[in-house]
Amino acid sequence: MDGGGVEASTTAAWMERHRQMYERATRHPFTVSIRDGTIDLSAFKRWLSQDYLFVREFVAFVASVLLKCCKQKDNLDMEIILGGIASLSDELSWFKNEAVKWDIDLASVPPLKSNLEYHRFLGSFTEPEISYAVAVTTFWIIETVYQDSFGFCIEEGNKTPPELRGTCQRWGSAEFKQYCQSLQRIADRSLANAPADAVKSAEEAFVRVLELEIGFWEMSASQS
Ligand SMILES: Cc1ncc(CN)c(N)n1
Repeated sequence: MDGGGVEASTTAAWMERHRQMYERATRHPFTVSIRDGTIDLSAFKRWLSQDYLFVREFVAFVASVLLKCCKQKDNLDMEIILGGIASLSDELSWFKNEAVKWDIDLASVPPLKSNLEYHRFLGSFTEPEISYAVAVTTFWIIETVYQDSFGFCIEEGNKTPPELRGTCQRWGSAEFKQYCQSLQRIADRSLANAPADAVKSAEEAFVRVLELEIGFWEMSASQS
């Protein structure tokens, strides 16, 4: 522990402190409608096309997290973050295959407003002033919102349509959950060694991600 006065699981404490917003991001009517089988397939297709564009920006974001990691004295987390980048390569191929299945021409999809807002947020992490602790915590919560949202769609009692199970499995699998838990441990360790102002910035980024994720689901559901 450093000057930040941070305990072992800062991230868990934030999930509790911002529970309402966390629930709004991870139990949004859009993903709940996947789980209960009432999803509007045109909204699903909108989400798929927009998320492909998001992931392309996300690659650059994760690369900026990796760069900050490599500049740490002990870059213990490098392999996990590098593994994350490698799996984003598979993810982009997965989106392209899904687009063919759903008859979507990805090349003609313009990013919608909430997506562009998220791109701007991700782009700000290339600034060298943003610390590794803030960046890796942001990375963790972005992945966790998807893990929790899609994990719920394949939990017991779901009525998720069979053609959407692959999507839910991609982020809802036990393997992806373990990866998110590794990121959470990294975030907590970094926060425990970070100064108080960085811890404060990381919490602000955590809340901002929840807002942006809610906006992304809303955009997918209604094209706003
Ligand atoms: C909007 C959003 N948030 C998170 C993820 C998970 N990488 C994603 N694919 N898209």
